[in-house]
Amino acid sequence: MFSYGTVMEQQILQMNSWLASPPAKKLDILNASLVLHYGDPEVELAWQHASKVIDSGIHLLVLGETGVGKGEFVKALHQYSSRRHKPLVAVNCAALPNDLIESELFGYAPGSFTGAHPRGYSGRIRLADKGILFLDEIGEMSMQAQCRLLSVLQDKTITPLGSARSYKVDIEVIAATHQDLDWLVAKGRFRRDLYYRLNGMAVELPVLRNRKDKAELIKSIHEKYRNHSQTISPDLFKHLIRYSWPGNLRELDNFIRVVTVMADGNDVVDVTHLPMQWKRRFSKTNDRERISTELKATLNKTIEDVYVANEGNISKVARELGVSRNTVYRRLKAQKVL
Ligand SMILES: Nc1ncnc2c1ncn2[C@@H]1O[C@H](COP(=O)(O)OP(=O)(O)OP(=O)(O)O)[C@@H](O)[C@H]1O
Repeated sequence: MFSYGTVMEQQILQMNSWLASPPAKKLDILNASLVLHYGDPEVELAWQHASKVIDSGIHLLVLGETGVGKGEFVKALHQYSSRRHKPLVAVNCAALPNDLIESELFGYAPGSFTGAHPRGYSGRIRLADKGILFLDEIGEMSMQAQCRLLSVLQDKTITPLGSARSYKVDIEVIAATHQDLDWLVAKGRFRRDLYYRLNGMAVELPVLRNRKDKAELIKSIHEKYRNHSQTISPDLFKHLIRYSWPGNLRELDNFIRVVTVMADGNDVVDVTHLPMQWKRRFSKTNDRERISTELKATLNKTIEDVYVANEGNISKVARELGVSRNTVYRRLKAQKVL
């Protein structure tokens, strides 16, 4: 059983602390994209596209796995936009229970339901008036709330629950999700009309393991947490570059914060400072890499042997091994057999 006041207060506290925390690096309005990346081409492209449409009234959709930095990206966009002196109001649709999301977003009149605040509540959309409304985890929004949101976006007016009054609102909307909205639409779990309206333009942020600026990100996050000129040992650095970071930047940030505390007072953080769980994770990555290298070497050797046995007939090799001719050709070429 939810207590409306408690959940709402928690949400607002969370939102305030999220908004108060500075973006990843000090923001220079002209070079806002520099807070987000250190030369990664995919983030740069996403920034170029998003910063072009931010003041145009076109709704922006920010896609990407959890923890890739969608929230930080939106903060930087807000700072870059003409609305930077007006509020950026974030709503995490996944964190709000379905029965509260409508009152939280659209507000309510005094006494409109049991447990409501006696003075009513203006709702996050009106709090975002003249500014930017950031709808995080939009894929989690209930169908009913989606329906009301669509009408707000179309009419630019809002009617709080239980109220006969409507209010005009002027908001830019940025939505974000780690889910596949096309799939949700196909399954009937997300309204097609709302999807098209929110998806004026979509940008996608890459997962950390594919980022070209991983080394610079590691260094800059470490600089944020270290309290003297501490460095990261080359051995540990190698593990950090190789690890797949399924939790993306959030996981990397947490990891560096923990390991910096563990190595407090040392000039160099190295693998000896790692908590046990991290030693295990890094050693699993090493095992996987070793097995994958061994498998590739065995496959190459087998293809070469069968190629010789079949007197250079690639089609026969492919048939015998059950792989495509292309694979045989590519592997032989890579080994300079061809
Ligand atoms: N550009 C960046 N440089 C350094 N750290 C970053 C950057 N972007 C994000 N982070 C770190 O990653 C954490 C998660 O970022 P953020 O909340 O923006 O991700 P998200 O993609 O919105 O996650 P979710 O999908 O779970 O909401 C941040 O709190 C911050 O510590």
